[in-house]
Amino acid sequence: MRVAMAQLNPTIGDIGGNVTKIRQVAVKACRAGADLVVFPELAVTGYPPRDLLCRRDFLQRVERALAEEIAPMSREVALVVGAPVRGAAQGDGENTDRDFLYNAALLYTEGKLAGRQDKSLLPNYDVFDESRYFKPAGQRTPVPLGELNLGLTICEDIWNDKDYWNRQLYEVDPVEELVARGADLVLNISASPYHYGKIGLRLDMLRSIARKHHRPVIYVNQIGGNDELIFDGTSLAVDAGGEVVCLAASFEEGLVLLEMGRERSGPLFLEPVGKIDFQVPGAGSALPREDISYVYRALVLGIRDYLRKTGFQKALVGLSGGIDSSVTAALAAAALGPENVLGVSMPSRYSSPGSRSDARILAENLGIAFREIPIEGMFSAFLKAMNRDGSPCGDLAEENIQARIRGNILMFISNREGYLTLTTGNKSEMAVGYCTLYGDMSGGLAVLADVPKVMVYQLARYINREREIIPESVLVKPPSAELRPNQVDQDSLPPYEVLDTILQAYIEEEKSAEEIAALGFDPALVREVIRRVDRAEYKRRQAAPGLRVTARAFGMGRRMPIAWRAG
Ligand SMILES: Nc1ncnc2c1ncn2[C@@H]1O[C@H](COP(=O)(O)OP(=O)(O)OC[C@H]2O[C@@H]([n+]3cccc(C(=O)O)c3)[C@H](O)[C@@H]2O)[C@@H](O)[C@H]1O
Ligand SMILES: Nc1ncnc2c1ncn2[C@@H]1O[C@H](COP(=O)(O)OP(=O)(O)OP(=O)(O)O)[C@@H](O)[C@H]1O
Ligand SMILES: NC(=O)CC[C@H](N)C(=O)O
Repeated sequence: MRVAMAQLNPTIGDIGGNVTKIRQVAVKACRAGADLVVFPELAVTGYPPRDLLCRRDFLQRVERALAEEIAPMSREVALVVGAPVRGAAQGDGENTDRDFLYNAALLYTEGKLAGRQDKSLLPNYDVFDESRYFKPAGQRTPVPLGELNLGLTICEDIWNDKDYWNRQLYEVDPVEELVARGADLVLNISASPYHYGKIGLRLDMLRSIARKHHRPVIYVNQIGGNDELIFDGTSLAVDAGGEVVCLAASFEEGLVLLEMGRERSGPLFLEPVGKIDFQVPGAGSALPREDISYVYRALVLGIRDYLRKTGFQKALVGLSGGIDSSVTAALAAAALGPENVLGVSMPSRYSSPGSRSDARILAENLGIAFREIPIEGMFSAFLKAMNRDGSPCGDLAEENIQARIRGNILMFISNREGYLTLTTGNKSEMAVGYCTLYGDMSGGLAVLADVPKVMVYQLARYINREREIIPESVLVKPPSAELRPNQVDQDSLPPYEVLDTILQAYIEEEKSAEEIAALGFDPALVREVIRRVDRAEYKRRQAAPGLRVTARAFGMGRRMPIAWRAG
């Protein structure tokens, strides 16, 4: 049997567009001799559709698409598609109760629905919210296709192997049950979002599951950016011995073909076929080395898809001559093409000549449009108007007004000319609130909001890997907000290497102050950093959505109260 793994980038809610994509890929796979085409989790709606799933009209449109478009397509080739399904649980007969919703893998053959497996394990932690919408599967049964019994699983269903994790989050292990009931292979349809380190983890886990159950695993993952989440794809097939047979590219759509079968009554074998959009590692070859280039590609895809899926073509960035705005602009140029990016320099009395020229050189190196709009006149007018005797007092309110004037200018250009404003704050700053509300936080997409400052430098070096795009002076000068004379970030913050380690321990690893101090940090410093993180929740709640690239991002993966105190 020839299987095609269709790594698609659906647009959430665009049922018509997604079904068209499914059709195009099915036709292409069919021409390449496929007998079965497998699509990702909820491929018909895109993942995560969130509260669209609460709308009856939306679910009706899904039902129509399945009955009128997907089912007829299966006259040419068998399909496994992910879709939300209303009604009774699988095997419970008539669809009487329309209030129950399942996250299903549906097998269509010969023009009709031939099998269904609902998702058993509904992730409800971190960014996931599935118990809000779905009921878990009541049963797990392999679905026959020709001579094979398919063990259909949906994303989280394969993430509960007690031997791999040394613990079980849920009582059921769907893979174990399906294999015990005669599944010849495990087929997993996924919408598994990327974070740094996830690809290696996933590969390792899938190989271990294949070895444990002596069954091949075919894993088909969504790609694309959907709001904060970036899906990498990296679909793959592993044979029963745990060897990776084929691996789709990360962060790109793709169609991977493989041959599956049995010689006499021997074990099921998998073999890569032909050459359509796929990579085949040599037998036993190393897993892909997940370095900073993956974060770079994730962010490029995240920016590109956010704009494309929200109807924008071009973006603008305030260029200070600092590292954050330089990296943001470089990512935007890679995502949208330099012709679709505008850099705006807005010098004030505190901007150093070096920063001004660095901003201009960066724009030239990237080939993006560049404008300089000095803010001195507006700043002076503000200071005069807001102080009784007309002379400034140099407090924080006056400092911040510079950031706010810049935010207004960027939003003015956005309104008038149709650019999306990209904000530049990194995760370290967003963590401790080192950013100005309605100032540098003004904008539509926070590109670096989940990138710690130390990783921003790694990205900058990666961007400069072939030639100097970000001027070297930007990489070596001490970070500064340039809101008062001789200001540097380290006046208000510990060195970023220290800050980032404390933040990772507190936010990603959820360690206590005592546990973090025990790693060798000054307990008073740790308490102060934690206090600032907790206190800055109000700012983050008003921030633009940020692209997620770590295991724990702010936003929907970390829902903290604002008005609270540790007691
Ligand atoms: N719990 C709460 N819920 C809702 N609102 C709350 C609040 N607590 C304070 N506020 C409000 O927030 C205001 C304070 O926040 P905000 O106005 O933003 O100002 P604030 O946090 O006081 O100052 C901004 C800080 O960020 C630094 N900065 C600014 C710009 C760029 C960079 C950079 O390097 O990238 C750094 C700057 O040097 C300064 O240290 C208060 O005046 C109050 O109105
Ligand atoms: N002179 C400026 N011209 C244009 N934009 C500016 C200027 N100063 C600040 N900004 C915008 O405000 C953001 C926050 O700037 P700031 O320099 O205060 O902090 P930062 O975190 O050190 O960022 P960067 O590394 O980009 O300088 C910048 O990234 C930039 O988008
Ligand atoms: N859609 C899902 O079920 C995703 C959950 C899964 N553990 C993942 O992140 O890959």
